[in-house]
Amino acid sequence: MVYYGIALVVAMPKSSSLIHNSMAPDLPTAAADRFAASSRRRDLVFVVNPKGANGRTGKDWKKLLPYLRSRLGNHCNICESLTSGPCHAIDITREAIREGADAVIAVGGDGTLHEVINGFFWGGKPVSCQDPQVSHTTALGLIPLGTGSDFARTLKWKNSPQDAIERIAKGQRSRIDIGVISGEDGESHYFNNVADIHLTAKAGYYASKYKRFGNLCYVIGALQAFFGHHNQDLKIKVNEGEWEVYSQVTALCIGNAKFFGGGMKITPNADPTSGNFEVVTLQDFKWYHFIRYLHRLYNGTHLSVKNVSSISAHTLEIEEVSGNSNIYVQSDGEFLGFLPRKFCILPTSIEMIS
Ligand SMILES: Nc1ncnc2c1ncn2[C@@H]1O[C@H](COP(=O)(O)OP(=O)(O)OP(=O)(O)O)[C@@H](O)[C@H]1O
Repeated sequence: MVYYGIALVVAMPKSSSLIHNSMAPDLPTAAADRFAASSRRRDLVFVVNPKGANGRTGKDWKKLLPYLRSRLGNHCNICESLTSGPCHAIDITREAIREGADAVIAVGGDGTLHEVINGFFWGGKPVSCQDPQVSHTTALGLIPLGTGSDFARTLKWKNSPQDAIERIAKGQRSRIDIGVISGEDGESHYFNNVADIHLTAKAGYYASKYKRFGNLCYVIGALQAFFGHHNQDLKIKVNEGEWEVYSQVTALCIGNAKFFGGGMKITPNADPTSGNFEVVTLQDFKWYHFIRYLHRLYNGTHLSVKNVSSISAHTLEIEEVSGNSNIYVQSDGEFLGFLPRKFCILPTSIEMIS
C-alpha cells in the first residue's frame, strides 16, 4: 500500500518484541488489545504537523515514535506522514481512505484535526475506499499535541500522548457528528468543534497570526479584534423555520463540541454525539462585559448572563442585515471568509477511535 505524501513507513514484523524505554511503562496489553485477535495487520496512518504548537508537535512526535512502534508495531503497519504546509493533511487523509487505511490519526492541534476531518469528505460526500473488496471503514484518531487541543477537552481526554496511543491500541470506535458549512459558492467545509461568527471569529483570525506566543495568542487576538468592532443585526433561520432578526449580535457560536480559543467553554451543552448543535449568541456585549464575564465564559457558566442565549439546532442559515460583507466566519479556529453561510449537522458521520 502506498500513501500519498508519506515520508516514512515503519512496519514491525509480527514476531518483534516490545521495546521498552523511559516513555514506555509496562502497560497491560493482552485482554484489551483487539488487534492481537485479528490475523490482518491494521494500516494506521499518522498525519503529523511538525510545525504544530510552534514546532513542539514535531519534537514531541520524535520522542513518542519509539513507544508508538513498541506498543502498536506488532499488529499494525505504522505509516507516518509529515505535513508540508496548510491543507496537506486533507490530501493525505483522502488518499489514505481511498487506499483502505484502517485509521487516519491526526497528530497535532485542532487545526490538524480539522484538516484531517475535511479529508474524510470530497465533493460534498464521504470519501470511501476504491477497492470494493475492502469492507472496513476508516476511523478517525487523534493524538492531541497542539496549542489549544480544544476537541480533546470535550472528550475529557487527559493531556497524555501515551493515553492516546493506548486508545488506538484498544481500537474502540464510536460515531461522532460533524458540522458542515456551505457558502454562496456551494463548497462544503466540515468542522468537528465550534464554528463562530463576528467578534470571536475576528479574534481567531488575528490569534492565528500570534501562535508563536502559545495560548497568549488568543488574548492578543481578542484585543486586536475589539478595535473597530461594532455589534451587528443578523438574519437567522433556525431548523428551516422563519427568518428572524437577532439585534446587535456580538458573537454567535455553533458548537458541535464545547470548547474553543484554547479552553473557553463557549457551548457548554454541546455534545458531538447528540445530533444537534448548541448555538450560543452574545448580543449587545461591550468590551467591559468580556472582562466582567471572562471567567464565566471559560468555565461555561455564562448562559445565565443577560444578553446570552442558547438554543439547540440541526440547521442554521445566517445573513447579515446591513449587507457590508464584513462579518467574519471561522470554524475550529480556521478563517473561512464572511457571511452568508448555512450550517448543518451530519449525525454520526465519522467513526472515531475513542
Ligand atoms: N508543515 C507545515 N508548516 C506550516 N504550517 C503547517 C504545516 N502543516 C500544517 N500546517 C498548518 O498549521 C496549522 C495549525 O496546526 P495545529 O492545529 O496542528 O497546531 P496549533 O495551531 O499549535 O494547535 P491548536 O489548533 O490546537 O491551537 C494547521 O491548521 C495547518 O494548516
